[in-house]
Amino acid sequence: MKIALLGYGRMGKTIEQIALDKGHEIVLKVGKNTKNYDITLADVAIDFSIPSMAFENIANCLNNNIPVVSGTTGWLDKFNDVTALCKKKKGSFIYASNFSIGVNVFFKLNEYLAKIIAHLNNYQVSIEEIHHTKKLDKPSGTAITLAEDILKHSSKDNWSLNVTNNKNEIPIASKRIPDVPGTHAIKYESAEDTIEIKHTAHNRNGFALGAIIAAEWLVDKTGVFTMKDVLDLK
Ligand SMILES: NC(=O)C1=CN([C@@H]2O[C@H](COP(=O)(O)OP(=O)(O)OC[C@H]3O[C@@H](n4cnc5c(N)ncnc54)[C@H](O)[C@@H]3O)[C@@H](O)[C@H]2O)C=CC1
Ligand SMILES: O=C(O)C1=N[C@H](C(=O)O)C[C@H](O)C1
Repeated sequence: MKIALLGYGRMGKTIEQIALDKGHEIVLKVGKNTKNYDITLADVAIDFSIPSMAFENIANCLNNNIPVVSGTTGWLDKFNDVTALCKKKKGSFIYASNFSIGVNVFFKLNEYLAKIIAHLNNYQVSIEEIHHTKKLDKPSGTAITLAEDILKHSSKDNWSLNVTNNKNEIPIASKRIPDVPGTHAIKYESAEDTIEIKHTAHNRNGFALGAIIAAEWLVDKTGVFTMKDVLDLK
């Protein structure tokens, strides 16, 4: 496949390495100083850029009928606009807050645990995410997905960043520590015990490999998809 990389930072570079190893070609590397590029050179685009540019990058692909995979977090206020544009253009789009296969298994585990705990009222749930200090958004997109999946099965009505006195909210603690690729933990605490599940990324290869697998899957599809569709984890 001919791949356009929209964003050539930590993730863009990791994706390039794995894509080349898998026999793909990188035809475009778009960074903040790239002007007037021709996205139609690519079979598929992979966007790991910055929250403020993700919508523009994705819309450019859809307007030019190029399938697009986006892993950029922190832009989801525009998700419905992307969905509408994708439908209008009969395009192909996939977004995941986390493309790693391990995290997608962890998402299933989180939902399963939330379903079980929903019937018990003595546990207090909380989420913790830890990332490197260069991360622009908080909480992480993955922590938001985890919270939203818990909310589907809970009597709580929202999540909140950091400590909350509101018992109807799931608190998410965001920690920033140099060089941490991404750690997420969900804790259920009662007076008697604690149940905790945790995913720790050792490096960025899992995110990058998942995004390439998603791109390979997406090229001959039409519609808006998630990583659950790719991995058949529904
Ligand atoms: N969904 C997932 O599995 C994962 C998502 N991410 C997300 O991916 C994004 C990128 O992460 P990193 O690579 O670590 O960040 P980074 O800061 O290393 O790279 C972002 C790159 O985007 C470039 N950029 C700025 N304006 C641009 C524009 N208009 N078009 C294209 N590129 C532009 C920057 O120059 C920079 O090189 C973040 O939002 C992060 O949260 C990161 C890892 C996994
Ligand atoms: O910025 C990162 O690095 C990561 N961002 C994603 C997120 O916000 O969830 C995924 C991963 O944890 C790494």
